[in-house]
Amino acid sequence: MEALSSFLSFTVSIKASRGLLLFAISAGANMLPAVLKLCCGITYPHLRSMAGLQRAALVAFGQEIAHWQSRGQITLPAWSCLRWTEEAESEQRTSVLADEDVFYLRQGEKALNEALKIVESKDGWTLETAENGDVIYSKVLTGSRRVFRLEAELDASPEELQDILFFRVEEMHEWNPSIRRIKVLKHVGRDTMVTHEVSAETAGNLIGQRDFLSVRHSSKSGSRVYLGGAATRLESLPPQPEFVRAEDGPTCIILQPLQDRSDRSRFIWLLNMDVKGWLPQSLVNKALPRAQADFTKHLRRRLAAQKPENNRC
Ligand SMILES: CC(C)CCC[C@@H](C)[C@H]1CC[C@H]2[C@@H]3CC=C4C[C@@H](O)CC[C@]4(C)[C@H]3CC[C@]12C
Repeated sequence: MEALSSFLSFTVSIKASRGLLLFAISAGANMLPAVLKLCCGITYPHLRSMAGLQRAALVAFGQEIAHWQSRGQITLPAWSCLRWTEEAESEQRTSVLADEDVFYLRQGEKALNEALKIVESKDGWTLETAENGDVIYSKVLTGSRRVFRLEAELDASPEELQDILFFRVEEMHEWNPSIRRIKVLKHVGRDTMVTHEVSAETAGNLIGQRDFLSVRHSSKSGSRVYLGGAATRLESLPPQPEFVRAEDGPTCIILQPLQDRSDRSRFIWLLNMDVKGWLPQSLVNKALPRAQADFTKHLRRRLAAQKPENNRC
């Protein structure tokens, strides 16, 4: 009953808004800003508490305005409902997704944000190793987990690296002998996926083979590319009897073009891994920065092999 009455009241407000809008259009452009402001005022507070049908209706309504706008039938004022339109668009982006997809999308975004907070924190880092310009720092998080931050310069643009590390993640075993195989089990749009990773028997020799089930998410902000990830679950792939399932993340990679050379990148990688199993912490803390340095070495080889000047016959 309550739901019905709230829906009815919403419908009335939508109808009222639409009435006002139609009126505004016929009344001429000069009244439009005030009327639109009024519409947004009526509907915006509802947006946050709305669910299901109501949201869908509002999104449709928002799109209608956006269409009128794009066809030049109305011009929105500078203070604009644009923010509102953007919100409606992102609503629509998620409203066409299944609940499960939204879950992984949110989990991926959350992993990236949490990892960025860790990697960008200023205090508590100690230097582990520094070899030909590549530096690894480590830090103990609350609890007792030690995380590792590798900083290096790579001979590729952020977009090229995103392509190799994210979009072509399934090819990683071809250039990285620490990885046996990576399979994308699920895509959510272009920028989020669920992956199953199996490390090679030889990877981090001291630790042994592991498998990981992770949500991976990529985003771009200005000229920077971010990759984030964290351990997740997928009903169709519970822990396998033949592997110890380790947990990767929250983890991230930041790819930033160098100021003077945008075809080269600064590569910052937070390795935050619970390798599971019964192993002395001291051994794990040696193997992880080693694995990071190895990964970077193989990535460099992969990049060098791709360069046209190195492929001349
Ligand atoms: C020490 C032992 C247990 C593990 C050694 C292998 C480690 C280093 C491997 C196993 C799985 C690998 C990850 C698999 C997938 C991705 C997603 C990609 O977008 C960035 C690299 C990243 C995040 C890899 C980093 C290296 C990785 C964590």
